[in-house]
Amino acid sequence: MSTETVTIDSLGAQGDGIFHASNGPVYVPFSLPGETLGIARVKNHGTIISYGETSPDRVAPACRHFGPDGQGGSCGGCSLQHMAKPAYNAFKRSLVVAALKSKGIDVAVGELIEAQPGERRRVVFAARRTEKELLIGFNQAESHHIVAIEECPIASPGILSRLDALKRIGTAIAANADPFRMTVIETPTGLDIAVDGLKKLDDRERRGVTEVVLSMRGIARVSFNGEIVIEPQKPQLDFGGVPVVPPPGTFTQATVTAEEAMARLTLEHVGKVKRSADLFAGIGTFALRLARVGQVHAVESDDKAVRALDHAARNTQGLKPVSVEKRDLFRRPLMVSELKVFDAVVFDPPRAGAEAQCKELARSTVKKVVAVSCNPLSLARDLSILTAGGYRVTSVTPIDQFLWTPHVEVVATLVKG
Ligand SMILES: C[S@@+](CC[C@H](N)C(=O)[O-])C[C@H]1O[C@@H](n2cnc3c(N)ncnc32)[C@H](O)[C@@H]1O
Repeated sequence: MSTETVTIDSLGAQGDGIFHASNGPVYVPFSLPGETLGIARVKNHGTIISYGETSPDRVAPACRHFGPDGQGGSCGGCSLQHMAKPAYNAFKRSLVVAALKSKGIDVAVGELIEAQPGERRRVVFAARRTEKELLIGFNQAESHHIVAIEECPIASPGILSRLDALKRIGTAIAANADPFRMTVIETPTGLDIAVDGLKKLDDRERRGVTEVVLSMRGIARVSFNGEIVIEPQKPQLDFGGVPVVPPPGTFTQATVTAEEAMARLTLEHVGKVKRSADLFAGIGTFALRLARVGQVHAVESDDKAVRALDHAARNTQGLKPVSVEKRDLFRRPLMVSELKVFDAVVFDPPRAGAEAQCKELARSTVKKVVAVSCNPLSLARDLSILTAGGYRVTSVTPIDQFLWTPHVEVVATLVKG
């Protein structure tokens, strides 16, 4: 390890400051362009040890656990709390601009739809039982060390106010000191808590969790490795007035604000159509909203999600017909011949994107396409496939769902003809 004084040149895609040393870039977390800092360097990683000249864009972090000098350890959950909002928004938008540019896609990128503190209704906590207590928090960056949190400005008050309840449930579940995850979704009927990462749940622990949950209010369900342990209330989400019971541990958008922004942009672009397809549909975030307008075919690889979507559609009045299909769209994308019945297609794949599906879409006659993405790089590749097939990108909107992280969601709309 060596110590030195450096001036930060730029920001990397993960939000770390970069200075260019003679032997290549050095990444300095929690630093900003133009800052002169004392760092301790190991290879290409620098840790701030003193602040010289700081940036006018530097602000005090919102949370005591943040930064290289966070009290009680440096929580790896957030990496950008030290950046003033205008610079932070510009940075996130720039990730989308750069990704599109890298694929030669020259379109205007809209302003970032902002995230606010306290909005996260889904939080994935790291947890581990110690002799004294249950640690619950987030892993330190690039480490298995859990920084136990006492506050968390990103989480919804409904989750944060139940930290003690989460600790009691985690304590009842963990028979040993192995680390595990607690994915917590705040739903209108109570918290939905999905535990995974531990091998098994013995009868004793099962009884313990049941007892603990029955002694408290506000917990809808606890599941373990995808199986329900106790469910005093069915957790329930609402997609534009359609109630859906999410299967244990299922994907949901992490904030209502981002979900509603994505849904609004999607519905506005699709407009009044007879038949649309929602690909990588999950539990129906978009499909069930689209079904207020026209018939929808929803395709998704996760069996439990498909069944939850189907159940919600069948039990809601006033929707146009919804058909569902369990299908692996990476291996078996909807083919051109299958796509010809749709006026619009929405796709919202995992980080890898939807390359195979886009190759089919590119050859199709579908008029309107909405691409929803959590990865600007795979989105740029997918859009380049679609534009090569004759589609025109009509809007690109970056959306902040993971406040103070370098993750950014995007909704892109396209037309053909
Ligand atoms: C980013 S989520 C979006 C889900 C949904 N659109 C939403 O907004 O809640 C991606 C979805 O793609 C599904 N998925 C992952 N791989 C898939 C594949 N190969 N074929 C079909 N669906 C897949 C996941 O199960 C997940 O539900």
